[in-house]
Amino acid sequence: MSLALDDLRVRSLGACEYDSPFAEMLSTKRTSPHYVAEDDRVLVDDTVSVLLSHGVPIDQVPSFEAAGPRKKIYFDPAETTVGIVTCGGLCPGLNDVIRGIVQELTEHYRVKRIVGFRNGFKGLAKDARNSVTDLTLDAVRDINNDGGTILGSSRGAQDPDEMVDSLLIHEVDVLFVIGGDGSMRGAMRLVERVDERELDISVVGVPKTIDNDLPYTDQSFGFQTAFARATDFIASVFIESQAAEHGVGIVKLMGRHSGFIACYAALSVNEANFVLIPEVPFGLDGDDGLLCRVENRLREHGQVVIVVAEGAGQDLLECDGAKDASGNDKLGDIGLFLKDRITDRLTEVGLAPTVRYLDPSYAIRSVAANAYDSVYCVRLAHAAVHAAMAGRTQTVVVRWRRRFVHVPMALITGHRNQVDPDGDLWMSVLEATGQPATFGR
Ligand SMILES: Nc1ncnc2c1ncn2[C@@H]1O[C@H](COP(=O)(O)OP(=O)(O)OP(=O)(O)O)[C@@H](O)[C@H]1O
Ligand SMILES: O=P(O)(O)OC[C@H]1O[C@](O)(CO)[C@@H](O)[C@@H]1O
Ligand SMILES: [Mg+2]
Repeated sequence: MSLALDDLRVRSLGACEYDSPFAEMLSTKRTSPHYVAEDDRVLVDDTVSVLLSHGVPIDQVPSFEAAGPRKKIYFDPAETTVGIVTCGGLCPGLNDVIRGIVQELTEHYRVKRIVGFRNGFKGLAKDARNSVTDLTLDAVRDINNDGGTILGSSRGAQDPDEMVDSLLIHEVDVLFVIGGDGSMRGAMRLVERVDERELDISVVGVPKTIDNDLPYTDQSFGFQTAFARATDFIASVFIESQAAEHGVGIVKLMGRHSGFIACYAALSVNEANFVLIPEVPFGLDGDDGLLCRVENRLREHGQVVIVVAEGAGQDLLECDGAKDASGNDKLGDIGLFLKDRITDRLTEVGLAPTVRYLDPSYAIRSVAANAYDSVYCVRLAHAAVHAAMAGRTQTVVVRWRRRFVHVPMALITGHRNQVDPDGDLWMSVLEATGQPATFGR
């Protein structure tokens, strides 16, 4: 996708006139290899030929605004009320982000009040006007030790006007939306209404996705925890299949449209023979189809391990077009389908398989963040707070090539991050599994 510098400009509510609590600390800071000053920018691309292809001076190639504290801020902290909402599916680290935001706003900016809206955007609907909770330091003290979100979450559409009314009733000046692509679309609808009503409310997003399917972010928070947890299940079916005469282990992992968890977890264990992801179609039948390849592998090695992302092979299943409350496609169960088809095939050819099938999806996304993700979450939380207090709106904070930056909200929903079948990650998977680039197609 080709971007121009102007596509990457983030919106501000207005001039920053209040001293930031970080003003003194920032007074001598300049850009260094370890710090990007607030008036510097971070390049989108990092490859020489791509940078040259823009054909413009370096300060005009696409770049992001650096995240971080500003010397001057837009909101007067003493008069500022902040809201937080978590939406969509669970993801490790949600509580860390909530806690990080509350700590930063309380201990440094000393804002007037922080409220949490319960159960996602539902908590901003008209009939949920009492479902706010005060987020104090006490309220968030140990929440990072638990998975899930203390605020609850939900799917399903809400009326954006009602949501803006709720912000006004609770006198919210800044709203943090922690959620995935759908949540960011919801947040943009909210911003439209805020603009139409000429309100002075900042809406800042912290992108969340267990599937790692949001663009302009190195890896989304919670992703590392998720694939690390997934490795336990792959290791289990590996051991089970090893102990059986004709052992087949199958693990289905989350990944609606993007197979990152499957790829990373499989590479981590490095014992999978087939990794099946939505980005790479495969066929079952024929001499080079999956069934024949599984049979051959079993005959040669006595054991097969398959890691399948939930969105893989959907074209092989009958789909009734059902949607969830947010309008996302309800997927067919590729894991159970493969388990049945592989069992039938191997039984037919007399191999009497022992098939172990695990679907640990919710067991993976509901855990607390690991130490790496906790660090990542707290740093995203800090970046989000600094962005909002400086008046940024319709903006999300992400880490891109190790730098924390601001991205216009529309860009994060513009396309999906997916495993590139021509890229080096998939190449590593092919190297590790020994599976062919395509089969049965
Ligand atoms: N196009 C849209 N316009 C307005 N609101 C939306 C839109 N898509 C989703 N939303 C709202 O955003 C919230 C979360 O959306 P969704 O359930 O799709 O999860 P998500 O944020 O994409 O997270 P994930 O995919 O990681 O579970 C829901 O309340 C949903 O109604
Ligand atoms: O069952 P739920 O809660 O709708 O969520 C399932 C989906 O949410 C995700 O975790 C995030 O989009 C997907 O991987 C999965 O398909
Ligand atoms: Mg989504």
